[in-house]
Amino acid sequence: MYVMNMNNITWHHMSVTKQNRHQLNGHKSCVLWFTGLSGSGKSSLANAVDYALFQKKCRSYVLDGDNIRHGLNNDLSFGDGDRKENIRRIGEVSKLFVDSGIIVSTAFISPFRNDRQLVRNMFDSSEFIEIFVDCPIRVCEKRDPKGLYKKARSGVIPNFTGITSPYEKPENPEIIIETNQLTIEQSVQQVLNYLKEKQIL
Ligand SMILES: Nc1ncnc2c1ncn2[C@@H]1O[C@H](COP(=O)(O)OS(=O)(=O)O)[C@@H](OP(=O)(O)O)[C@H]1O
Ligand SMILES: Nc1ncnc2c1ncn2[C@@H]1O[C@H](COP(=O)(O)OP(=O)(O)O)[C@@H](O)[C@H]1O
Repeated sequence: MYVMNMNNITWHHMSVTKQNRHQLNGHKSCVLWFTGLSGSGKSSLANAVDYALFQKKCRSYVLDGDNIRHGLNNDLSFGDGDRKENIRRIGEVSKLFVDSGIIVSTAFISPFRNDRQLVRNMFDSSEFIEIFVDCPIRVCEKRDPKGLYKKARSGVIPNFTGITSPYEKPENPEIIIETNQLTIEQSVQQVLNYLKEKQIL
């Protein structure tokens, strides 16, 4: 079946559906959208959740801010407009992953509520799982795993989230993980419990 839009671009409907892929994989697909300050634990958690899913023989993958900015998004800066475009592109890429039957974990600061909402709107309601990686900035700054807070405080890095650029906390995330209170293992379990409860696994 073809659907033509006003730009003469045609959407091709494929024979293998997302549901077919879910059946083959034995689980549903979704996006686990980790959002939080630099150093809050997004990458560590996305990686640990992905590892746990892999051990369970699930089809999963991680899209990580630092890594994606080396390739696909290496033309983007940390100004507000480029952050918006960064998140829009990752939303679209995540949609492809979800369509392909994969559980995709994304680890981007994604500081703006509107941009996260824009991505949420790309998905069915059960497919977008916003995970607020909640950690006080003083703890993130103390962790400073890449030495970026130190550079930001000394003025070497402009527009640094939480210091010279805003972070808008999620108002209604599906999951909140307080990484200052939990171990990585406990945090992973919290995500897996949610996926089981919602019958994604
Ligand atoms: N100015 C500024 N502000 C915030 N972060 C900065 C900045 N410059 C470089 N970095 C490094 O880039 C990583 C964040 O990239 P993201 O793509 O996740 O950012 S965003 O979602 O577009 O806001 C971020 O990774 P994480 O520390 O893993 O969050 C930093 O390592
Ligand atoms: N419960 C936790 N969850 C995630 N990270 C934690 C936790 N407790 C301590 N950490 C540590 O905090 C740091 C977070 O760094 P990282 O995962 O790179 O954060 P981000 O991707 O948000 O910048 C790591 O050194 C990690 O070991």
